[in-house]
Amino acid sequence: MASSEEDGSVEEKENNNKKRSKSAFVTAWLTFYNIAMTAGWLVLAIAMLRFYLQRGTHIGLYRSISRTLKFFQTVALVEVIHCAVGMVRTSVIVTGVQVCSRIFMVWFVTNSIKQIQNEESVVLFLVVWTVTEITRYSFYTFNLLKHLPYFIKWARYNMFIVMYPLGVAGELMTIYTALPYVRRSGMFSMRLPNKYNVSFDYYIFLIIVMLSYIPLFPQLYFHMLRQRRKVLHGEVIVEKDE
Ligand SMILES: CCCCCCCCCCCCC/C=C/C(=O)SCCNC(=O)CCNC(=O)[C@H](O)C(C)(C)COP(=O)(O)OP(=O)(O)OC[C@H]1O[C@@H](n2cnc3c(N)ncnc32)[C@H](O)[C@@H]1OP(=O)(O)O
Repeated sequence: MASSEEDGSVEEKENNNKKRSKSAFVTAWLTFYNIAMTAGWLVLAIAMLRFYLQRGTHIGLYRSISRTLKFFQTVALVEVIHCAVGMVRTSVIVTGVQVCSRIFMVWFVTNSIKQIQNEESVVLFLVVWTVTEITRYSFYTFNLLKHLPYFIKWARYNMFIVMYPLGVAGELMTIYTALPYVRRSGMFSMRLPNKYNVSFDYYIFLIIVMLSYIPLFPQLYFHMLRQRRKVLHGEVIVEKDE
């Protein structure tokens, strides 16, 4: 009996040790990840600023930063994994929609349709994403290091009120501008008859994507408003299981 009790406590200790080392590993990984992402988006901010100061125009700006943007925005897919494996307490669905819509904007809209790359709307969402991500990743970093300056916390949970609608406006205007080019070129589309017997119209798909912002964006926005109430005003919020 005594030995099984002892075994139990040894097992418990081992489990606790495992939990502790796992959380130390998770904290180390997240700290590294957030520092790297803050640096990445800072590099983008500096590159955009330098481009504009040197050339005095936004024409060519997207092309000049596209590689760095594609790299750091694509890496953000890791955040969906963070949620899925329980490394962070965030919904996989909310993060998935946020990250996938950004990756879609970068790869399948802005990068694929060269004619729209110099639109002002592209600059709008690029600037908004950059400011948002520098704030968000530095918030996570300082939070993990337990030295969070209040102004970063304040910025994280206030700036989105304006930045989210601005970013979405930039994205929607960009997709809208792309529509005529997509229709004319028939890009990413498959017409019947073909050997797979499948038809796909990218033009219609883009319209569906634009319409999907109507139900999806308010959910992301209200999620952030709930986070804001929780973090800035200490409200206890009971989240539904997702
Ligand atoms: C195939 C095509 C599909 C297309 C579909 C189209 C539809 C799309 C519709 C909507 C499109 C939106 C497009 C987006 C545009 C923009 O981004 S515009 C710019 C403005 N944007 C923002 O302000 C972004 C706001 N959103 C976010 O911050 C996040 O992405 C979020 C997932 C929506 C919310 O973040 P969340 O993590 O839930 O909240 P937090 O309060 O920040 O964190 C919760 C807890 O999780 C911890 N945590 C999360 N990530 C990390 C991390 N990387 N490192 C460490 N910790 C992390 C965080 O600390 C919190 O933990 P606790 O303190 O323990 O609660």
